[in-house]
This record gives sequence, structure tokens and C-alpha cells, in this order.
Amino acid sequence: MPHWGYKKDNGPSTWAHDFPIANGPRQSPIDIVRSQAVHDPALKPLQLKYDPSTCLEIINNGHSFQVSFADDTDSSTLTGGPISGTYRLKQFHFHWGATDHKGSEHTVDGHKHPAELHLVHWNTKYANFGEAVNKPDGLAVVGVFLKIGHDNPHLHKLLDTFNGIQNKNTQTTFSDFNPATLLPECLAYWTYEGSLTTPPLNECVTWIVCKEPIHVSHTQMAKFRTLHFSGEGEAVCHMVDNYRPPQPLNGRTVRASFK
Ligand SMILES: COc1ccc(C[C@H]2SC(=O)NC2=O)c(OC)c1
Ligand SMILES: [Zn+2]
Repeated sequence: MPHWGYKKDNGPSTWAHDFPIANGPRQSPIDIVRSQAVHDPALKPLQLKYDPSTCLEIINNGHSFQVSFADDTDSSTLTGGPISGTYRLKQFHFHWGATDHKGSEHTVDGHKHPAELHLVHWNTKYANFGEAVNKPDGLAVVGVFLKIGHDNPHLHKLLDTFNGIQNKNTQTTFSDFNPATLLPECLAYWTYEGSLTTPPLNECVTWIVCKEPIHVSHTQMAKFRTLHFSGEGEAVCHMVDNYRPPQPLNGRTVRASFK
């Protein structure tokens, strides 16, 4: 059995062999059906406070590219929204398609966006990230859809590192980046209880999916697709379609922070 990935022989339809929770009751992503979402007036506004100096490095981990943050203090946190307490930013990464017509993990009324940003935070009531991923309220992931439009100036700093992280398991130092620059103007959101969207697929995530997308140009999306799933010296395999399709809702309620 090859290590999990996104190809025919190791992709999402095979993950249950090694990770039976793939067929669990609260898997992610899901299709968000707008008419079925329940407006909850008790939901608070999201409070995202990020310190650019906590940015550490950018990594091609063979599944996506990821920007990691120092999480030994409360300098980059998520509070408010559907969660209680304080969650610390650990990393952010993206999922995208081989074309501009697919790539997001969550869909909205069946609509696929070309990409989706995930900002991963862990609950500081637990000692660390590794412990939090084994708790039902361990993580809060903020999802932001990308839509094709004008060039996004805030993505250039990320894209300029890609020549140095083209292959699997490569990384470069990356500093002084403010992830808040990747958030949409309006922080209205949908929220539901779900899981990691890659193995080990732990059911530990409170999902917070922003209604408003951010923009990315077609040319910038093309740059995402120059990254490789494959390592140096291996047959080249472009990093595209690194998204899991929507999973059964199993009776879960999706709440909306807006009417
Ligand atoms: C062992 O812990 C893990 C493993 C994988 C991921 C990444 C997954 S989870 C998500 O939302 N998107 C992804 O690609 C993770 O992220 C919190 C935590
Ligand atoms: Zn993700």
C-alpha cells in the first residue's frame, strides 16, 4: 500500500484502508448548502490577532506548502467566533486544483473554488498541538476560498519562495509574514464540527469557513501548480488536485454567523 496521497492508487477513496475514521461521523470537508445553514445570533465575531514575527519557515511537505509559526506564546491567536478560550496559530497551507475550476475542499451549493486556504489553530487548554489533535475540540481551522480575479499582492511573498521548495521535503526560512493579509474584508462565516482533511483524519476540528473569498490571479494559481508532490531525483509529479472531496454530513448542522 503506497503512502497516502491524491493519486488513483493512494488518494481519498483509499484512505479508509489505513485510516478507518475516514468513514467516521464527523468527517471534512463538506458541501455547505446555504439554504440549510442555520443563522445563530449567539455566534460571536472572529478575533484573529497575528504577530508576523512568529512566522518561522515555508515547507513543501509533499502534500501542500505550509507556513509554520512559533506557537510557544499567545502572540498569534484565534478567539471569539464559535469557540471558547484561546487557540494558537500553528500553520497555514492551501489546497488547489489542476485547473481554475476545482481545488477547494469545502464546496458551497456544490460550487468548487480554485483553491482554499486553511489557517490551523490549536486549543491552548491542551499542552501542545500533538495533544490537541486527539481531542474533539482540539483544533480550529479557518478556511478561506480563493477566487480568480486580480493579482493578490499579499501572495507574492509566498510565491517568490517556490523555486526553493519545488520538491517534497524542502523548506526555506520565511519570516515577517502577516497571515491577516490573506483574510477577506468581511469575516462572516459558516461553522460546523469536523475533522482533519488528510490522514490521520482525526475528528478534532471546529471548522470556520469564511463566506467571502479572497482573490488570486490566474497567473498566481499557475505558480501554485509548479510545485511538486515528488522529491528531487524522482519522476516529476506536479502538486495539483491536493483536495479531499466533500464527505457525508451525517445530520450535522452548519451554523451561519450571518443572515
Ligand atoms: C497530525 O496532524 C495533522 C495532520 C495533517 C494536517 C493537515 C490537514 S488538516 C487540514 O485542515 N488540512 C490538511 O491538509 C493537520 O492540520 C491541522 C494536522
Ligand atoms: Zn487543509
